[in-house]
Amino acid sequence: MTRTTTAAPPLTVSTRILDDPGTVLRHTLRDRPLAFVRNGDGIVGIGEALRFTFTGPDRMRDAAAVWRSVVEAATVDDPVQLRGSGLVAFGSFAFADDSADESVLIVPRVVIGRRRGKAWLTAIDTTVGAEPLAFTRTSVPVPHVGPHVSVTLRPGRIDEAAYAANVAEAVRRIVAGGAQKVVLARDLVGTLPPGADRRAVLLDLAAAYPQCVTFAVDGLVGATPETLARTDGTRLTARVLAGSAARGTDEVSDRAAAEALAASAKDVEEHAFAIDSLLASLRPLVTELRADPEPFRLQLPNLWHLATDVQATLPPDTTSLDVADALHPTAAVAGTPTDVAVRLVAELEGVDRGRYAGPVGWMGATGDGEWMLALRSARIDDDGTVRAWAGAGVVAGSEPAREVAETALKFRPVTDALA
Ligand SMILES: C=C(O[C@@H]1C=C(C(=O)O)C=C[C@H]1O)C(=O)O
Repeated sequence: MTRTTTAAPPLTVSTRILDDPGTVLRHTLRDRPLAFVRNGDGIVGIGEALRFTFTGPDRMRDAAAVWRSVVEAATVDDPVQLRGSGLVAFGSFAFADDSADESVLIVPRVVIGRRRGKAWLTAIDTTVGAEPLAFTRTSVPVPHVGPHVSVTLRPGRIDEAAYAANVAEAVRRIVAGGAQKVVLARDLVGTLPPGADRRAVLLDLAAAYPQCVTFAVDGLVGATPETLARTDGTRLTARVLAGSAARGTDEVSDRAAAEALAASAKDVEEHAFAIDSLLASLRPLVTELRADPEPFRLQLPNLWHLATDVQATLPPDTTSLDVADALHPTAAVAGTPTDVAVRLVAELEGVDRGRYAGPVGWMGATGDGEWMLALRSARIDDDGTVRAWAGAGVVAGSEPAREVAETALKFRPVTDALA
């Protein structure tokens, strides 16, 4: 049974060591996958024990409060004690405060996880007075996954011409004063063939982008490189990305592309807005805040990005979702200043982004977890409708045609997986 109430029923949670389950992504459900996997390590969910939905400006705060009550009411038997073992929830939150799309927190019935060569299974029981699992070790058969899924994607509500016009208008507004940076996105749409196994899409994403997080939460799937907030006890890490360039076609042009990116005043400015906004949002919350002094060049299969890693110490009892709430939306996905940029995004795009560019991730009973930005992603509805989004930061020096090309590269994880 799936619940949509905000009352927390008592859960009985048991984690046990699992014999090698193979690729964990194979174990989630073909029609309703739940996944958070990087480099083969991570967790997938099977079924839903609890589902909570949220809307509005307090969606993350409300989810964090609900989670605290779920944890308080749960009995957890977790001798495995690895990141992601024990009680976990997957979550995906809308980009905008006024989004019509629901944000979700889902507690699976079963979790299969893998970390550093160890695997586990967690069973989550909603029956009152349930007993923890009586065994200490288990095994599961590796499920068969359907064939590669191919979808023709066509322009959505914002085609290339409309996007170029939006970028040109954003540049005019920026030059006129007000906003300094605005991140504008466009969409592609298509239809999944009937009977398609959504896990095949996830396997393709994970194979092509192993260093990214391949995620699936309530229909939103993707392979994202950007960590909004990862917590481990009181230790917080984040990775800010802003400033992008196409990979070269050979070693020499590739190195030149990376160097040109690092030397590009426009990209360095775009990056500075993103890291400055993150540090400003973090400062009141944390101590021992440290960031790389200069951005480094992050190499992805489709792009170079300027990247900055950030570390800080959190006060006790601050959950990963509390941090995501404090940070979202960063200037990497909205712009600077935040309020002006968010209004401009809504005005110029004129379409609800849904959960694209919002926090997506997981959280455990201690509040530890990892929230990524849902980029390089598509929403696949139950009826098979696919809507992918990709965006790019616009500053005074942006050129519309280049931003169209950059968004095409950012669509690649999804367009290649669905080719
Ligand atoms: C908005 C997206 O990406 C963001 C924008 C970037 C940029 O403008 O250079 C880089 C990384 C992300 O923070 C996206 O992938 O849709």
